[in-house]
Amino acid sequence: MTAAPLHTRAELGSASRVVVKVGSSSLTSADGRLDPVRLRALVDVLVERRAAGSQVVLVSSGAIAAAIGPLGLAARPRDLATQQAAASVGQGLLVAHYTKAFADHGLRVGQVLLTADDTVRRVHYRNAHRALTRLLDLGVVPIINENDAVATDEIRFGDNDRLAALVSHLVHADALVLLTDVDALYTAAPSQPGARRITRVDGPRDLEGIDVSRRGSAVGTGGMVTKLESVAIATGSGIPVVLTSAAQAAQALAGQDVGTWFAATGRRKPIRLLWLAHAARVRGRLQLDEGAVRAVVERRTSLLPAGVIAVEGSFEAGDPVELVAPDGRVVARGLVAFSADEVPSLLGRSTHDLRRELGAGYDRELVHRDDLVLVRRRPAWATSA
Ligand SMILES: Nc1ncnc2c1ncn2[C@@H]1O[C@H](COP(=O)(O)OP(=O)(O)O)[C@@H](O)[C@H]1O
Ligand SMILES: N[C@@H](CCC(=O)OP(=O)(O)O)C(=O)O
Repeated sequence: MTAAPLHTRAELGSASRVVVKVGSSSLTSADGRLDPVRLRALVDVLVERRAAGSQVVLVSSGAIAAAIGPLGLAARPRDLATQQAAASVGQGLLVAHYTKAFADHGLRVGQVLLTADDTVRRVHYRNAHRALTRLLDLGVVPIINENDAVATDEIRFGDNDRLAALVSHLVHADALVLLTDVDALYTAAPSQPGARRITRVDGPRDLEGIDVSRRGSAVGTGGMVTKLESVAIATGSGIPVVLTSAAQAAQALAGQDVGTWFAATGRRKPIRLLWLAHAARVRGRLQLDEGAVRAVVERRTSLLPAGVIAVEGSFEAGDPVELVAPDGRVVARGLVAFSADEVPSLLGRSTHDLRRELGAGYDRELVHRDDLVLVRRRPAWATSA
């Protein structure tokens, strides 16, 4: 769908496909309950955007928030079981509101609930891509949320910011618009004296010194940290991002100078590498010797068992692991080709020996270079997550 990446905000006004993510804090009133007036205001903006010729995919949070009132909860639940139950109750309510609000403009919506796996595992990815593309072809507005009722802590994103970035990749969006309860990224939380709006970010360097350590709203998750992770995933794959408040959604979608514009920094990449770099939870660590660090980091080769001196964690073949240098630095992340049970018997041994003693199948890479991403020094904002 995307012809060429958007270079300027103004081009956003004529984008063909846009993903809009709205946070719980933009859909709720001060008491934390779903606010149908705010929801309708957003729908009006999206309908206008559609009428102007753009396809719109909505990633909406708010399922858990929507259940706080009906379930008589005092606040957003913290334990997984109650979050799952609340999401199950709230998601239906949320989508019922959207269905009605869009129907009043003659538009249909389609609910799509995804887990992290659906956005990265190849077969699931194709499935989700096919369903979303067909929904758009049929003129439907897809409304996406994480499938919170079945996602466990190990496999879930827990925040829709990164999910929205992967969805943008999945549907080949021209841009991602993140709507929240602040009008832009600031140099520090906007409540802090002296905090200034940042109008444009051209790359990670522009984020140096930015303070995002303050928690967000009581109903939202992740605050600004997960939004910047989302930005890194999308922009690193050629999709620019605008971050602003729901109140300024119309101006943002029209390409006006509101919020913060994050320019695309990279080209489209395989989605599993984006997931690996930014979103996956690692299941283990491989301790490398100096030679292996040089091979992986400088020569960009696969990691062979001969260069690994120790292993930690409990993982299956295909799980994400960290590659750690002798000084303790994490230098890369990769999808490991063997399980934690198998790895110890392979360590430090040449592929030749492994083939001779264990047979073909054991003489291959521990982490193939196609399944490896280098980890640059983590920016300060990422360590406060
Ligand atoms: N540097 C910053 N600039 C803007 N907002 C920030 C910054 N640091 C922290 N925040 C907080 O991030 C919050 C948005 O995150 P969150 O509550 O998770 O929103 P949502 O529900 O929309 O996902 C804002 O309310 C704001 O207080
Ligand atoms: N899937 C959850 C949303 C979690 C989340 O990311 O919330 P937010 O930080 O408000 O975007 C829900 O619908 O409640």
